Amino acid sequence: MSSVPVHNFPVLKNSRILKAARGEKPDKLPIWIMRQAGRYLPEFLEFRKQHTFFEICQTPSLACEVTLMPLRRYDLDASIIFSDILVIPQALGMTVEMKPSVGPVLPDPLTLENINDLKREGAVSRLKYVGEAITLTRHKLEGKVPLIGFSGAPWTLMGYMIEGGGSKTLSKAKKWLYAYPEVSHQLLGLLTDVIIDYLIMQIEAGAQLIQVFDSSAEYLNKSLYAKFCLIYLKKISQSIRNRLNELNLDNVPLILFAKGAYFSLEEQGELGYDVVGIDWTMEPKFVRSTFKNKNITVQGNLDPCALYAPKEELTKMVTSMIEQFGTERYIVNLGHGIYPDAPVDAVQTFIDAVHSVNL
Ligand SMILES: Cc1c2[nH]c(c1CCC(=O)O)Cc1[nH]c(c(CCC(=O)O)c1C)Cc1[nH]c(c(CCC(=O)O)c1C)Cc1[nH]c(c(C)c1CCC(=O)O)C2
Repeated sequence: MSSVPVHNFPVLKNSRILKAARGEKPDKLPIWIMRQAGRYLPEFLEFRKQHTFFEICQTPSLACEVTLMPLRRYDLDASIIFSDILVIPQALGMTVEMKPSVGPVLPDPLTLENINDLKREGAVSRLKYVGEAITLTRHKLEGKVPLIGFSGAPWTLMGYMIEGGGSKTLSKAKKWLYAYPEVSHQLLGLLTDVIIDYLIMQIEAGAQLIQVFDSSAEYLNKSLYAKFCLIYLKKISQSIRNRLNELNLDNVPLILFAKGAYFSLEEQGELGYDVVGIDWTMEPKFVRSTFKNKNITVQGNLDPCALYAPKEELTKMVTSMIEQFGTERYIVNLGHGIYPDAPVDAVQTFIDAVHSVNL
């Protein structure tokens, strides 16, 4: 293993999210927004006219520029590196296209016949551009806010790889879990190992928090989630802690967002993640009582559609959400990614409502 690089990054000026993740008291509640560097921003849409999606992801200066866009507009408390969860299947040798108004398409999905063609060897070095974008962005942020790195979770990546894109049911990928459990475990194990190396690379490059997106958790149930997801999610957090320790690197807060996995909420608090992301369907009080005495910070969970409400209504909903969650160990966010037609002014209203709460 190569030695850890020394970066001399600018001093961090806003550590609200790091404090909340560690269970310390910040001066204000931290807020960031899932998919904050996305298609609801007019400047992003303008940028996209000149560059393809993966060109932006793969060119550190472009990825850095887009990462900074929401920070120039809003008083957010974190940035998240511009990339996509599907860069992993790409690095494993699969073709991934981003089709306008369709989303991601993998024209040659994974089958029992081609699974051994996945190129595990060198996969993480083919993702070096993400590390370079992270390092550049840490410098360009000038310490304004922390930078979050991320990955898709094994099951969510498996879903896209087998379905060949988004799916309403994930029935092809779920078929594997029931019909070919051994091959499924082999695939999930491979993805887990790549994810661990990839996230360590991001942390070495300068990521200050990590979020694991299990966006397709909602298609499973308690027993499938226990058998095919929880063990791998736990391995990811444990291996990251162990590797950081070996490398003499500071611990980095880990966030798990398992969308729709209400059936395993309690278990999510036992996987070694500091923060559990809560989707918009969950009751704050239920979440808090489930995690009672567990030292878990919660993140969420405003319905992304609440941003369409009139300003006063939105402010009331945000205030009420904060009252219900309480202000301790809390990071404010939406309960899933922001939609492309979200009004840009509503995002400002959301942030103002959060920052106006006295702690
Ligand atoms: C499931 C998933 C994907 N990608 C991601 C997830 C997990 C989060 C979630 O559950 O929403 C994660 C992601 N994708 C993107 C980011 C960037 C950072 C950020 O601002 O949050 C992040 C964190 C950029 C993106 N990823 C994508 C875009 C839009 C593509 C374009 O510009 O044409 C952006 C800005 C494309 C993408 N990528 C993916 C889908 C389903 C789509 C199409 C739908 C959409 O556009 O939101 C896969």
